[in-house]
Amino acid sequence: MIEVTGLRKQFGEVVALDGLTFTAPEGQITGLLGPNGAGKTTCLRTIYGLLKADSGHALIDGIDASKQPLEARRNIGIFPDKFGLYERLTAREQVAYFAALHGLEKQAGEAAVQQALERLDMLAIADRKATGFSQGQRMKVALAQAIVHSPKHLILDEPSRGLDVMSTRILRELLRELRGQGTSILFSSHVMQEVAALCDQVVVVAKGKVAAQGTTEELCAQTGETALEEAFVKIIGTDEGIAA
Ligand SMILES: Nc1ncnc2c1ncn2[C@@H]1O[C@H](COP(=O)(O)OP(=O)(O)OP(=O)(O)O)[C@@H](O)[C@H]1O
Repeated sequence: MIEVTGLRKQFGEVVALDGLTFTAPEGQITGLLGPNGAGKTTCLRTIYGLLKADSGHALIDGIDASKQPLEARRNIGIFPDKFGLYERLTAREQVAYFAALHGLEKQAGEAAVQQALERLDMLAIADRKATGFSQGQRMKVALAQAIVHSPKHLILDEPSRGLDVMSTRILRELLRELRGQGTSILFSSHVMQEVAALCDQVVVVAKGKVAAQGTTEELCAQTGETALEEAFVKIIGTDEGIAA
């Protein structure tokens, strides 16, 4: 389980997180939905220990990544907001590098890499160097890196950006399959359809706080709307920065 309690983070005058509190349970997909600048990336970066909160804490199975980063990261897969690839390495080599970082030995590592590449339908590009890869192909490499060690928790910052329809479907199937295996999945998105189609729980974030929380149906019932998009607009009071 991922537990976020009273997280606060300020950058100069900007309050990015203002007492954010929620949990992302095992075997569920939790979506962080919020307009631009709501604090989603700051929250995810704090959970995996890239940022230190001013107060409050984020725990992964009880472990605070800001205090015990190695222990916490062993059990999480991360698809970050910004990632870099080694242009001279093939997709397979990039994923193998992450397998090795997570301590997977040679044969087990090779098998895990092959499985991740197959799951994401990447065999056609597996042995090509990253130079010249499209944005979507780059995203897939980063996704494969996030799942290669079969983490118990998966944190994804806008995972479908840049993916075409087929790749988005592959991503959705992958997330559902991992949920079925008990993985706790937390992802941020602006995309209503994606959140409505995938999430067991939606955490609506605005100005660094939880503005509402529940299933899509609960959020619609709370606001008297029939669609998540309308419910979202009612909750945060604007339609700025969202995508249908
Ligand atoms: N390193 C930083 N320095 C200064 N301000 C920052 C920094 N990182 C984030 N912020 C500010 O904190 C607020 C929250 O940003 P964050 O990136 O977490 O939002 P977000 O919900 O992920 O937005 P988006 O959907 O646009 O990616 C914004 O006002 C942003 O400008």
